[in-house]
Amino acid sequence: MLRIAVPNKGAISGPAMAMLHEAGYKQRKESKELVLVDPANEVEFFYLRPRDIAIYVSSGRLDIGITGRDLLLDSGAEAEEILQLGFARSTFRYATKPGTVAGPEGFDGLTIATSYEGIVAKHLAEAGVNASVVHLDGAVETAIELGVAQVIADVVETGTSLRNAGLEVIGEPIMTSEAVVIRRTGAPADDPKVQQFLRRLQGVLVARSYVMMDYDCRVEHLERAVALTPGLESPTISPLHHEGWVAVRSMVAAAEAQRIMDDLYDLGARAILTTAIHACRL
Ligand SMILES: Nc1ncnc2c1ncn2[C@@H]1O[C@H](COP(=O)(O)OP(=O)(O)OP(=O)(O)O)[C@@H](O)[C@H]1O
Ligand SMILES: O=P(O)(O)OC[C@H]1O[C@H](OP(=O)(O)OP(=O)(O)O)[C@H](O)[C@@H]1O
Ligand SMILES: [Mg+2]
Repeated sequence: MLRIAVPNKGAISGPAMAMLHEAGYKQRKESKELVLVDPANEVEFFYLRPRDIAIYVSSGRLDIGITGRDLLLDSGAEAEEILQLGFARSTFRYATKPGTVAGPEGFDGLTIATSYEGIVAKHLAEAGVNASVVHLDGAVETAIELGVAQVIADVVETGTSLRNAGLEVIGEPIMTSEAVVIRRTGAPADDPKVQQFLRRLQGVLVARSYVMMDYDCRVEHLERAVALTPGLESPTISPLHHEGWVAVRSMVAAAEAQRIMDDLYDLGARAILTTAIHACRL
């Protein structure tokens, strides 16, 4: 059985379970379930705190886990990213009250509040800055108002939390993060069970970001039409009963589908259809 760690709460938990469900795995029905066996797929899911997942995976007790890149780095655990999942995207940044300090070069002697001590301590050491770090569990934005720190370092997505606290970002982003699949550093890369799991998740990623496009076009327009819809390998071309016409079938990035349909129409293509892809193996 493949043993997989899944976040039991927080920003990654819901989307991770949705993705696993879409990939055909059983998922827990209620939040008190901490372990769930999916015998048909030969996997066992462990619902753990997102911050602890890299530690379990690095210990070798669990084969793989889903967590945030920032949490992985912060833990310092011997685990590595093997697949990027494209959700829970954020940046990790310093912020302060306007006019306090312009960036890390001015941090000497200041106190920085964060839930990510590992990332911040490493960044300050690399920048050669002598600041103290105070660890808080969350709602870090309030630390400045309450006088616990002059600067915070936290996850920023829309920036709403910072704005609401009257803070502004300073300096360059310390890192960018998203949900990732991790395994123990140096674990065998060719484990067939892990490979199969990754192929399933990759299938979900592709199904979410591509559509299938079908259209009819005149043979003399085919080369120009295919240049617009080259597909992943190459489009399927089928003859139509009506002479001089062909049917074309190709995968297209969902975000570009409408523009491509307009261009195909202008080229003379007709009966242009897109359909969702429910699952795939590339
Ligand atoms: N608003 C957000 N947008 C995108 N990603 C986020 C956001 N908040 C947290 N994350 C990501 O979620 C992970 C943090 O997990 P965590 O469990 O702390 O989430 P959380 O939403 O802060 O939950 P909680 O506050 O209940 O602990 C990190 O990888 C972080 O980058
Ligand atoms: O830029 P934004 O879109 O506002 O998102 C970023 C906020 O989201 C998270 O907070 P969360 O709600 O998880 O609370 P926490 O600080 O207690 O973890 C994070 O810690 C930031 O505070
Ligand atoms: Mg949080």
